[in-house]
Amino acid sequence: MPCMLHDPSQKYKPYTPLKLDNRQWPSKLITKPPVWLSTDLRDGNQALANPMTIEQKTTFFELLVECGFKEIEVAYPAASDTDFNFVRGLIEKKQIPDDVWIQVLTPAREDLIRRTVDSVAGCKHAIIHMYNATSPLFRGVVFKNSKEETVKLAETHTKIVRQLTDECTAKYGTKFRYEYSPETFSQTEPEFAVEVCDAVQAAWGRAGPEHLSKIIFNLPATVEIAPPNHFADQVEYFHTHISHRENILISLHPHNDRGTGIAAAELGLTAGADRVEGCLFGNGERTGNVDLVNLALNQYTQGIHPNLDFSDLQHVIDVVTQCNDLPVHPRHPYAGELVFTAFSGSHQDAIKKGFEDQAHRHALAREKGEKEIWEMPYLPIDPADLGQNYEAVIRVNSQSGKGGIAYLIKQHLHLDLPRKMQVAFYQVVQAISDREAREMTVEDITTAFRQTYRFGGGKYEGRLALRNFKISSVPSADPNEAEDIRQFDGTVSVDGVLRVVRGDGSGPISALLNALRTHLDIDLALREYTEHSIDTEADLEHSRAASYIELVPADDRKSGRSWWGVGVDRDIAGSGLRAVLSAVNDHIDDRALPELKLSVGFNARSGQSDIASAIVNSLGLELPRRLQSAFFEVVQRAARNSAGEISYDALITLFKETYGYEAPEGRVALRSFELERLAGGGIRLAGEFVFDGKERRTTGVGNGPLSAVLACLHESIAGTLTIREYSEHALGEGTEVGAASFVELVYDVVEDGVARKTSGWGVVSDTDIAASGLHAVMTAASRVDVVWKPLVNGS
Ligand SMILES: CC(=O)SCCNC(=O)CCNC(=O)[C@H](O)C(C)(C)COP(=O)(O)OP(=O)(O)OC[C@H]1O[C@@H](n2cnc3c(N)ncnc32)[C@H](O)[C@@H]1OP(=O)(O)O
Ligand SMILES: CC(C)C(=O)C(=O)O
Repeated sequence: MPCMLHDPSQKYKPYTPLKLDNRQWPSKLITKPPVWLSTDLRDGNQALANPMTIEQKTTFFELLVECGFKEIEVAYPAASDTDFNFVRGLIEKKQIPDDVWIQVLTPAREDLIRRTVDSVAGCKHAIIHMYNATSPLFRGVVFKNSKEETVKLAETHTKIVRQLTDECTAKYGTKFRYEYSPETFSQTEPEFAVEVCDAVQAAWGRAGPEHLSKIIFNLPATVEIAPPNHFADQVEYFHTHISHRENILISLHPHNDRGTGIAAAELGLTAGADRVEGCLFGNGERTGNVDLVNLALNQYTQGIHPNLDFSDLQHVIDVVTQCNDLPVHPRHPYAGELVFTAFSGSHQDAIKKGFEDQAHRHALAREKGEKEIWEMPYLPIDPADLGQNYEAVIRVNSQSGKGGIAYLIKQHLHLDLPRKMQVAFYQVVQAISDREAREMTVEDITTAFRQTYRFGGGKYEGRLALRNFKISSVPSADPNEAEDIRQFDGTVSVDGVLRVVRGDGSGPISALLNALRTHLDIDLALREYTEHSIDTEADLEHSRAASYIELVPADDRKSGRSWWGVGVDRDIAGSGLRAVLSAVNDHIDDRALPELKLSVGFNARSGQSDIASAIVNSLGLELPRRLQSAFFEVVQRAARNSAGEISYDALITLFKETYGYEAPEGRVALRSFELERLAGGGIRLAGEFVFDGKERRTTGVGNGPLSAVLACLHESIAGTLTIREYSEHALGEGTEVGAASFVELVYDVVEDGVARKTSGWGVVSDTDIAASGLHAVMTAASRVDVVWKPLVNGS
């Protein structure tokens, strides 16, 4: 079996170094783009197992024009009818834009040159490209020509090209330029390449310094046989030795046999070349021509616009791969599907930090009107410039770290996890990734996040979910405590059952933790809390707050075990409270929680809220705290009269009777009303009232509907009615939504010379929010034993 030689020098000889004194190219930089020529439709096409059809070539040609190529080698017209007809089609169907030069290749053979020139007859602009190999190997083996014969071949056929193109111009007006390639230049003695080209220049006889009159000498590394510095030496030698350099465009045509085609082109440009021929994504003979996308984007990342547009690189890839039937390697520079992807932890971490830092840096630069320079660890180009989005940048497998996962969560859920939470969630993802031994998609990660932290509602909702809450600030009972305490009153769904819970603390979070301890035996303490706003630039008004919370066992605050939670809400307190429940959900897992019990009198706090829980579950009413206390007393009295026990049904009935909820009209009722907004501010209410069964139409004015209705009542009721507390909440959902209103009225009256002060609650629900408030006032007024003014009694 053949194998690699122990001593390859027995078989292969090294390239012969060029002795170039005082070479200049090593200290030169590329400062402008070269003239580009795409040879996809010729050198690329001739290297395909199935050369392109005319349709495919046409599609490819249109793509090249779209990308901005002004010189396109479209065919080797003498090779086949397909190539010849393709060129004719472009010309006859006027598919060539006026500023684009098509180029056609021919060997130095008269019959083939004639066919080639015929192919472009009638075209506006064409470059005839003739070649013959000049290296010793080709002279000796392929052509069996001496040096002189080689020069003669090139010279003679250049004259033929000159003559035929002159005739064509005279006949059809086609403007011609001429390109000559000493094929196998990189294997040719440098002085001989110059000698041949000088002879060709003389034979062509009409090169001038104007760009379009220059003769193009194309220097192919037909086979790349040496490192790129050697090629650069060869180019610099040619550049400094060719006659009439000012009349010449030096073009490069690197192939990639050693994998250094790009380097050869770049060094060749620093060595004096003006033009580069190549193919998109490096198609071409053997290992390919130099990749023009790669070269152009290399320049772009140096701040030089290449004059080629790859803003929608995926479209370019799609067209090229469809025409060539060759894939683009996933690691191909700029174009591969994995080149903007980081799997490994340290890369992801650096990219995440890079994006954060850059956002900050760019904001400052914008303010100062400075350049927003791209400086990103591991990413030499902004994927967005090529029409790629950042979603592909970070992908997660078992090699990934917390940084990348946190980046994806930030990109997709807009959550900027605190470092310790990143570590916690990383362990969750690692466990899944290890278990499943596969790459985790963005969806896998966001789903794992939602499930772990019960984030996002719907199917991700945890066993505990916050339905409603109120935070109030009240003075501390401790006279030495200057700070107010915070009271949490809320409705929490616990395993689907609504529970009214309440707690006190130094802030909303500790008040909720206190409530959970009291009502649900969940004894946790806060260890870490952070928050940030989530605002989309387009919608600053609707920014939301995200809070992150770490909870630990209250009796072991240094515990190694902790639970993280996240909450998002329009309201910052709300986001913190949701974050608490998120962490608590993780903590309780599937542990049983104390059930709702109606143990009236057992514990003042739990008794009140358990009763309130019964009301919210049965009637949907979320009683304000003072009403909870008031009803609790009512229930206690009733329980005393029935051996300390009261059934659930009896409790609901008791509530309805006590507050006239869903009951017929009481002593004071409002049959109908109209509200009118007054020009000078305020509201006028005109209503049909019923007072102890007697109808009466009254009008009253107030700041709002409630004060207006009180003004109406004061027309007929002696003494003063004042509203001590009013609250309301939505009831029901969707189109069925209504309102529940709770009113506590205080009634002061002097009756038979004796002052009396009573208070009463009214609770009403209605589909109309104004009506529910007004009827709640009526219900409350019916419960304070009002005294009518004489007018009413007498009427
Ligand atoms: C490095 C490059 O990519 S060069 C471009 C290569 N592309 C192609 O070859 C694709 C198109 N080629 C073809 O279709 C055919 O080769 C044709 C139509 C051009 C010629 O076909 P044929 O006449 O059958 O010749 P063939 O393909 O065998 O070519 C070999 C002959 O051309 C000669 N020849 C090769 N290159 C050249 C040249 N640049 N100038 C003059 N003669 C040449 C060879 O010396 C040989 O001559 P010989 O028959 O006298 O020994
Ligand atoms: C015809 C020449 C330019 C060529 O394709 C090569 O040398 O690779």
